[in-house]
Amino acid sequence: MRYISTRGQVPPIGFIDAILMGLANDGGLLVPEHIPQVSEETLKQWQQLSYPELALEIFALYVEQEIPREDLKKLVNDSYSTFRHEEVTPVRQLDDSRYVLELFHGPTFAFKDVALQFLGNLYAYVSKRTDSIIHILGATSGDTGASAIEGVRGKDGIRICILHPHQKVSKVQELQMTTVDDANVLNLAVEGTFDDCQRIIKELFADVEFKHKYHLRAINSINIARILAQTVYYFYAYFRLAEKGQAGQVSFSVPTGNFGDIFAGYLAKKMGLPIHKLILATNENNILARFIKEGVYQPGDFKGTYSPSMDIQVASNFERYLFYLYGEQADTVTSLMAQFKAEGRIAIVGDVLKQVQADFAAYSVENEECLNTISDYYEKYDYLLDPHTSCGAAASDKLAQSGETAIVLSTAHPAKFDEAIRLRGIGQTYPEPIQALFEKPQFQTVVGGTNEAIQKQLEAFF
Ligand SMILES: N[C@@H](CCOP(=O)(O)O)C(=O)O
Repeated sequence: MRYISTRGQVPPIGFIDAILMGLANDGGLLVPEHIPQVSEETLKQWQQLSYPELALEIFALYVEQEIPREDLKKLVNDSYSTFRHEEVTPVRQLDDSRYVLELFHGPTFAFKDVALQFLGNLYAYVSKRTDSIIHILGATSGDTGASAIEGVRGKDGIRICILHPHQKVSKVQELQMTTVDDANVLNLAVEGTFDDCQRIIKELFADVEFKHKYHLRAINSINIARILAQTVYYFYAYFRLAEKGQAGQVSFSVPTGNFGDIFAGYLAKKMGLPIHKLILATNENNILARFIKEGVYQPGDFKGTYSPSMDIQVASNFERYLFYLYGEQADTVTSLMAQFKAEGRIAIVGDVLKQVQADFAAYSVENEECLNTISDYYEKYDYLLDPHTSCGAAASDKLAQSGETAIVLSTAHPAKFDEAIRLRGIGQTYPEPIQALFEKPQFQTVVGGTNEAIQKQLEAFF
């Protein structure tokens, strides 16, 4: 398996090079040269597998011979042994047709752990095997940063710098990142929004000379390893429903800001997983929902919401979707992205828009509706949703037809977002690792949101 760029200017490269390259050197995103097809027969066999066994089979399709199977198996087992639930990503049934796929049983209580604990171990493995220097640079709206730090803290040969928007993440998210005192971790609290953080790191990665000089590696979902790892839980959840004989028409509702999680579902469907509908849920930062409904991709005004991890305007994985939407035509993607840079918008109509609407349904959830859904599910099912999952649940309630089986991806544990949940008078006890954070000192540097300010910090740290 080789990897190519959505903008077509990078010669095909192997899996390890793709991981190390992160953002493609031509400014595009890396995708597999072809999408492996999984037959019905294979799906039947995979249904019997445990989560790590399934992950191994799926990764093997994308890694092929580059990492010996025994090594890959160890990487997978090590990555999921830190999860608190034996199933890794269990599926909870709420009623006859509603399910929640709990993705928050990893070390930092968010779905990011599923891919990032693996990527952390993979980086350590690659660093040792290829003698590569791993200097990770990432941007976070709260969850990715904590999980990436946890995945590599204290690891030899690896350093990590994470940018988060100052005072725009939840208290627990901030503590998870900034109470880590390992010398290989640097937290920069950027004066600006997540979009500023993401734009800065993308521009630094696009400066190929700077990227090579400082050996910059990506942990955001611009890194294709993230997407591949996230496809696994779609398969896993589908199989749990198939066991119950309920896999006839399964839709997934996915809260998303950066389009990574739902793109993983799109890839799983393209591999052959019979997903009925992919429902995209946004908060009031609803550029993606507007695109799907109206065909216009154009950032709006930033809004601080109860689901801060999705307070994102420009979704970095959107370009991967455009690549497939336009029949893998790198030239078309290149000119659309150039148009977006120049004019700040992309507009599509006709059959292309129809295709988008066949691929996804979308719903954007207002702040009040997010809280109402938390209260409703708590009363009706005695189940506490975090505000991101609540957006997914609200979208599913709106868009899944009655009787249709819908799985909501639960992206985080409610304890990470107690500020919002308390507004509805619902009390919760923090899990012990989260409670313990409140006693620890914090380490972070507040910086201005300019490339120069960040570059200066990186030059001193790396
Ligand atoms: N919601 C994310 C934003 C970064 O997304 P990623 O898919 O690039 O990791 C976060 O919590 O940081």
